[in-house]
Amino acid sequence: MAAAGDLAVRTRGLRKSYRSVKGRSVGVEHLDLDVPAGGVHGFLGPNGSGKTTTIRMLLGLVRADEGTMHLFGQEVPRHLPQVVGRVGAIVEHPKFFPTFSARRNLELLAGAIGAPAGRVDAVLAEVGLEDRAGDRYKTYSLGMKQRLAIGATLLKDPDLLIFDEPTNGLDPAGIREVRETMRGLADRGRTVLVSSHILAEVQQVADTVSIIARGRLLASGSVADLVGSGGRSVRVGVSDPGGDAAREGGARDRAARVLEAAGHRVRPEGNLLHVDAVPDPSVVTRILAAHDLWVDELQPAAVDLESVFLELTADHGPGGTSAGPRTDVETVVA
Ligand SMILES: Nc1ncnc2c1ncn2[C@@H]1O[C@H](COP(=O)(O)OP(=O)(O)OP(=O)(O)O)[C@@H](O)[C@H]1O
Repeated sequence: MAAAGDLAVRTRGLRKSYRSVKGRSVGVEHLDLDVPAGGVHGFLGPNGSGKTTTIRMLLGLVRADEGTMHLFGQEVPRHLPQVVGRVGAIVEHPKFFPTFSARRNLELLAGAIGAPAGRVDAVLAEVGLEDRAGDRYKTYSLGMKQRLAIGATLLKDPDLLIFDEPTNGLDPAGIREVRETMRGLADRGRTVLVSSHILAEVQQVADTVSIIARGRLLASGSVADLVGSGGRSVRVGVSDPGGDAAREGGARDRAARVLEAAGHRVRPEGNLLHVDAVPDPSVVTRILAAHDLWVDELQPAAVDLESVFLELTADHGPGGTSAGPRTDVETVVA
């Protein structure tokens, strides 16, 4: 287990509940989070799982009910003033002047927060906006606007960046721009903590992840180790022996029911079925053949974080109602 000082973020027993009409609702429940210094750490979970609440507690915007939090070994919120200069964050949409250029917006912001004016050009370069820095903000694409928002967090040259769902509302090109920007920040030695409810998207950029549901940690570790723990997956196409094209969808749905009844976890992917944690692909073909369903396509599928998440929450219903940490995968943050 890493010491608090080796980690950018460490929480222990973090708990926050909110008053609701039904009494109290859980925001975060005894959360132990370890974010190694350096690299991109994905903080993943479905909507309402407690990601924003956790981030707001780390930044001193919401008070925790219980537990401890450290940023670079400094206990927060008690020592937040000592460490806040090392942290940049986007928690809400930042406001920029629409008719001012990106450079002018950053210059104004640098002045307002006491960052050196000389940082502006370095920041524009770091988020890849140097060629468009003179253009008005309102002419920017959503991806560029979000890169400028990331740039604003870099003015004080922080070591840790915290981004809450930074790709929300972006098109695929914008998502890629933000992903590449985050990767670049980490490759230059910063720590990026990024929350998302889209596991597959963060899988492409994260070095390590923590997966939560209903405020509880389900798994944490390197992406490679977590997806490696999930067994093999396959994609199968099925047809009816009669070859009636109009019934193909029916054949797929029937195959899904048959495989689920045999204890497999299955989800549709286009015309195919994604079958998780298969010991041997022939198992799938045998089960289907025994029910007069013919496999006409069988592809190996990479196990992804979504499969891992579904496996972790499989016994607990959507959102993992009562899921606790799984010790066999919760291994890896060194
Ligand atoms: N200010 C609040 N008052 C009452 N309940 C809240 C408040 N903020 C969050 N919650 C509740 O706490 C739980 C966790 O919410 P939170 O926003 O932290 O989750 P999230 O993982 O960030 O979700 P999303 O991806 O939708 O933002 C949810 O059940 C939510 O309804």
